[in-house]
Amino acid sequence: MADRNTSPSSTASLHSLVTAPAGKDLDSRTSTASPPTSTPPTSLGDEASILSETSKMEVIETREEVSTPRAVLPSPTAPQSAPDASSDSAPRRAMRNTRKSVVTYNVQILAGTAIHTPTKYLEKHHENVVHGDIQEVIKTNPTPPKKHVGKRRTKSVSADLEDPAEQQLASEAAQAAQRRTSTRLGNDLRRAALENLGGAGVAVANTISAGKEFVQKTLKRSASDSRLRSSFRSAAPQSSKFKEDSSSDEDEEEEEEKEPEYFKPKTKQWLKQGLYVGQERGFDARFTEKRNRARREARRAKESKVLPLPLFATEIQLESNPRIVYQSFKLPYDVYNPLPRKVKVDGWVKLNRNRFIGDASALWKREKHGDASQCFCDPEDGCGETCHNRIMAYECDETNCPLTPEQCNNRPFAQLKKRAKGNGYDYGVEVMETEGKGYGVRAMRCFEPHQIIVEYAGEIITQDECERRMKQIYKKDKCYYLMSFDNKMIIDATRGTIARFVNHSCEPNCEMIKWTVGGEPRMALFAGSRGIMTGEELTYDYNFDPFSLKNIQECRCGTKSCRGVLGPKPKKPANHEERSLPSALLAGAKRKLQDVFGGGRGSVSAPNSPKKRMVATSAMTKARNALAQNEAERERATREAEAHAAMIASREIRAMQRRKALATSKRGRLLHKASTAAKPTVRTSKKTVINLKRKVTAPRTAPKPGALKPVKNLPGKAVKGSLLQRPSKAAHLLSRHRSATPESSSEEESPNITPASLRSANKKATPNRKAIKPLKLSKAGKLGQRTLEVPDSESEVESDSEEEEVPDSDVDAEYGKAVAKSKFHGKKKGSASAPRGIHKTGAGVAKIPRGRVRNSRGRYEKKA
Ligand SMILES: C[S@@+](CC[C@H](N)C(=O)[O-])C[C@H]1O[C@@H](n2cnc3c(N)ncnc32)[C@H](O)[C@@H]1O
Repeated sequence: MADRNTSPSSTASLHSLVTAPAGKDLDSRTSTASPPTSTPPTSLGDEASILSETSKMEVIETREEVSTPRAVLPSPTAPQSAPDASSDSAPRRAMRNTRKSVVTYNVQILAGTAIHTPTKYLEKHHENVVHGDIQEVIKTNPTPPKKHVGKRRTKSVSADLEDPAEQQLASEAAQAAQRRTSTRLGNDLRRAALENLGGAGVAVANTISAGKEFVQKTLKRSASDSRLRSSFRSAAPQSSKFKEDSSSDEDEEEEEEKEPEYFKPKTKQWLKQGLYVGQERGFDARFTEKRNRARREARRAKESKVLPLPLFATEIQLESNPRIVYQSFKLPYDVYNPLPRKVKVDGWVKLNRNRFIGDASALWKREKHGDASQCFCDPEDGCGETCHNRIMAYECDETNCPLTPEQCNNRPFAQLKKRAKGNGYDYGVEVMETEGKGYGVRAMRCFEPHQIIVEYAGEIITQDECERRMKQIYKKDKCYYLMSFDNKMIIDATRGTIARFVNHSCEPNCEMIKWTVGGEPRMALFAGSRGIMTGEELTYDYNFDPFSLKNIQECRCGTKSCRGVLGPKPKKPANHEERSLPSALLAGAKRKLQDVFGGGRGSVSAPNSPKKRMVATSAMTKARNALAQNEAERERATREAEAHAAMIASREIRAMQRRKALATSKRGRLLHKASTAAKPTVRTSKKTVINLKRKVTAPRTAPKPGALKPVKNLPGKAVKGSLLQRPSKAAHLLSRHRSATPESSSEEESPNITPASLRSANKKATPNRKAIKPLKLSKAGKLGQRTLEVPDSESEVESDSEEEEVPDSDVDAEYGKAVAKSKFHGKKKGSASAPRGIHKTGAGVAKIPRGRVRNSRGRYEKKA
């Protein structure tokens, strides 16, 4: 209240508070007195306002002055107030009074350079404020502004002398100073010039500083423009020449000859990472430059030149990998961000790597993990898909891989470590909120198929510890972060990496795979075969074991093939097409290696001869694969040829049957008449692919059934095999003719050839081939020789050695027996099999199942 009472705005108080040294004119004092407040009356100048503000800091300085026995003039308007105030011992009042009792002068105001400045900036002008009586001030500081400016300018000019323009100015000033006969000039011209400059006053200083600024700006501009820069350079010698003429000082000449220092033009800094991080297309550091170039070329060939695809975003779609399912384009995460950016998870203690807890460490060490893996890849392979370590899910390092880290592509965890040191986009994943599943994890960048995304790390505990935690610590929890890790151990990621937030899906886009890194097991989430797009939620199949019914949870993955609950995968037979590459590779490789060595993984990397074995493994596997492939191809080709031949043969047969039917009807009578005029040879069309020729020598006289003699001296299997089919058929045909038209020619008769027999006829060097070797039975009979020729379809070889001359009677007898003993007539026409009854014992006769032939490997084919 005291402050308020002493209202600063009243002129009365103003006068009462003005203090001045004794002997000073009151009028003059009142005219320069500082107003008591920061809001002075309008009648006072602005400078007064400034003074009032600046005085706050001066209280302490002036206090001593107050204590000195200076005459305080009593105010005529308020004679009581001043002594009261001083005797009141109210410190604030006293301070204010003392403050106001000191006359202050602002040098800037005096110099006419003061400006209207916000009060808060005025404190820096304190040094310019001189306190006390003006006369004293003038005496003690004869040329304060000059001195001040001079100092400043001296400093700046000495610094500015680096500039050629300023040097010019300085030298000119020095010359001017020399011309003047000043006693203050010393020997050093430069100093004298500077002093002179300082003395030249504010106007000169301002001119110099303006000139300096101008020169600097020009230099900057010229440096950013190369043309200007070069022109400046070309102009520089002229100016230096001019200077040489104008000045004889050698030091200055040296300075002048110096190249002016240019300002480096600003170059645009491109943001290398951010929106498209992880989507670099042109270069992959893992590959050689050559390979990168090849990849670039390959991509470029595929891209549309007319309408290029959105920048990098469809990189995955362009990959030539056939496993990749095409997916529609999605806007990058930064462009389309459907969820709030950062999610803060309460109570999540983050661990970046595994930590063995309790007995787990001892247990892990006790278990034998000596089955280290070793790879022998070439730099060209770059530890690709055939790398042994990769197949076995071992990370390559300097101990188990001959390649350098730059050459090797099988170091996912090392890659992850490097990425973790980068920014968030490098790391590439963040926590998000999902609908109905709690937190989840989404990608902030793209991931290539099978690329490592994030490690699932946490506390490695034993099963006992796990049970204890479940019973005691997590019994009320809804989410568990436990994952079966090794035989007897579990990863509890309640304290763990961000991977613990990855949700389950029945159609996942990632896989959780265990790797061995530096001899230790580690789990990590890898991208699936489709890769991952920016913004996608990461999921994997938990293959969840709920342990008890009450733990079963509803699945909300929302996929087509959702199983409904978080439960184990259904055990269906492995579909190799659908299986992901890493797991398929892993399973297949393990199996193969075990097949080859019979001893499982451990034996593969036996310390004695690992290299040999590995080389053998790969060579043998390749050889096996090639063999199997060849065989499969051969079989397929054989099957196709058989089918083709069978088709043609059946067509032929049908045609012959038609002709036969025709002939029977038309020529029946003719044949009857000309029964004796038998034609010797029947040749079937040779236009067919498989030419069929069978030579049958029939007796000239109509033999009586049963008059045939038993066949003697029939050689070997070939005949036996043939006999199983053809003689009987031939005989059958003959008998039919005989029965119908005994004398008729067998010209139009077709051999009883079935697709099955044709199939076997097509086969070379097979056991069955002998069974269809051309059969020539000839027997001179009364009716003359009839021949039915069946040449080999491919070779058309008629082997004379196999030709047997059988007497008519023998043939007939044989035929009769066959007819009598077998039920040949009742047999199907298409059957190529021989009635077993012909050979009583069947000894030496291959027992061919009906309608079945052997394939190239000697196995029976299925019925066509
Ligand atoms: C390892 S945590 C995953 C992170 C979890 N969402 C969270 O918020 O911490 C596993 C739990 O997430 C929930 N969860 C994961 N996938 C799910 C899904 N497809 N449907 C429903 N709940 C799911 C279940 O409660 C499960 O026990």
